[in-house]
Amino acid sequence: MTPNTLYCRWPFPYLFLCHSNSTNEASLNPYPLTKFLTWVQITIQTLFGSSSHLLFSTYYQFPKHISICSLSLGIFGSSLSQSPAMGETDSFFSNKSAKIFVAGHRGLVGSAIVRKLQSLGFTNLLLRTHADLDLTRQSDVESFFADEKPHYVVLAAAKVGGIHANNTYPADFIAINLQIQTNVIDSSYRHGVNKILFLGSSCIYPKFAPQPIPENALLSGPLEPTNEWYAVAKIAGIKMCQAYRIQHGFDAISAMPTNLYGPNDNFHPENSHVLPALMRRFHKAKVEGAKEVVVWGTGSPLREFLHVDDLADAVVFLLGNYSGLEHVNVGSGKEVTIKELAELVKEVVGFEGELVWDTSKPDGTPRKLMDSSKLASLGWKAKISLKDGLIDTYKWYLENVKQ
Ligand SMILES: NC(=O)C1=CN([C@@H]2O[C@H](COP(=O)(O)OP(=O)(O)OC[C@H]3O[C@@H](n4cnc5c(N)ncnc54)[C@H](OP(=O)(O)O)[C@@H]3O)[C@@H](O)[C@H]2O)C=CC1
Ligand SMILES: C[C@H]1O[C@H](OP(=O)(O)OP(=O)(O)OC[C@H]2O[C@@H](n3cnc4c(=O)[nH]c(N)nc43)[C@H](O)[C@@H]2O)[C@@H](O)[C@@H](O)C1=O
Repeated sequence: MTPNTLYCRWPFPYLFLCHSNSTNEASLNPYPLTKFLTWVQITIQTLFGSSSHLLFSTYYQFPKHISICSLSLGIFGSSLSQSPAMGETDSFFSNKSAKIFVAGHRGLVGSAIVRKLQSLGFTNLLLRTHADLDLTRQSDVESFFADEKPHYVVLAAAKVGGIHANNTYPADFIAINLQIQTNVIDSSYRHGVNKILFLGSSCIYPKFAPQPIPENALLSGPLEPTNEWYAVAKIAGIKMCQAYRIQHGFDAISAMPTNLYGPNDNFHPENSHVLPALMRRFHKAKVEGAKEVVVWGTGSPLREFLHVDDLADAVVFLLGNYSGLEHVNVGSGKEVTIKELAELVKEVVGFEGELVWDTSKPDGTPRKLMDSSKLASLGWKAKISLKDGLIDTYKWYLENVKQ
């Protein structure tokens, strides 16, 4: 008998169903069964709300031609809706010496997660720079996990960039991201990690997805062409987490953040995202006394922005409070046009000249507001307003980056 890990965490009533089959080899393949279980999971969440979970394990080849599957259904309420700040009763929050590998700890997201974990008293963070450990190198990643055996992993290392970078380097965006996530997720499973959180992005959704975009809009239509290579890699990451949970019972979860900004962002003039790009350009124009600043596109696209400290709070919340199959949207729920964003950044930086629109540059997806009600129903919501977040980020920029 080869038992896969039985995942069972909360002391709630479970419904056990058993299925046995003694006919042929095809019946030993758990795939049709796991497709069915995925369908059951989605149906359960639709019927009972997003905090309902299907927990299951498969036992097969027992004895030679018999497959037995047990599945357990737990419907949770209050334990999942409690914020870590309120209770901290969960095992993740109670073991402050757990070894947590934050991959990409010097980036925008990774550095915010490190700050959050340290502020909560976690003392055993495992951190490696890109130079120390190149996560695209499979054997190096394997050795690292074999030696270090982390308890938790947050995967915030990735090839990341704005609309121009995504459009210009499609091979890098698909290949590097597939390599990093495949190596890290697989090694995490093989070396006994308790739980991994994979970070995707709102660009996984179809270009013309319903707004606000619910989690189940995934794979329901064609992607936005400027970032489809990156999006395909991120979708593969979500599916890899789901597959490892289904086949191996591995506690792999995925969070899908909206457009982020904050300290340690990438302020590159071309390859960055819109918010840091504009902050840098307005600052430079102010210092140099320029009369105009060029902004890309038409200004009409809508984007939802989230401060990275809010995202880090949500990531840690999910580590302690969520173990479902489906990915979870993480957004602020507030959207602005690029024109409104540009006016706001201009005001915060204190630039007094004009905006000039370069319509030869792509707009990208017209609207990308995520439906974050699933996360809200678990008990989390964003706290930092865009204006406050911009003031905080500009302060950081002046202290750390200014030319
Ligand atoms: N920024 C955003 O608006 C959004 C980001 N996300 C997601 O959040 C995650 C983090 O993004 P973000 O913090 O913005 O990105 P950053 O570019 O700021 O940071 C990425 C980090 O990954 C590291 N890294 C890249 N390649 C490798 C490698 N081969 N081996 C080891 N480390 C590597 C980088 O190290 P180094 O700098 O040394 O190369 C860096 O520390 C990504 O998965 C991204 O998709 C999701 C939605 C929006
Ligand atoms: C998070 C998300 O980020 C990327 O998608 P995006 O939301 O389109 O990202 P963006 O921040 O680069 O642009 C947003 C909007 O802003 C406009 N815009 C104006 N002026 C500048 C400018 O100066 N720089 C940039 N980058 N954009 C500008 C730009 O034309 C566009 O209309 C994905 O590729 C992918 O990485 C992803 O997942």
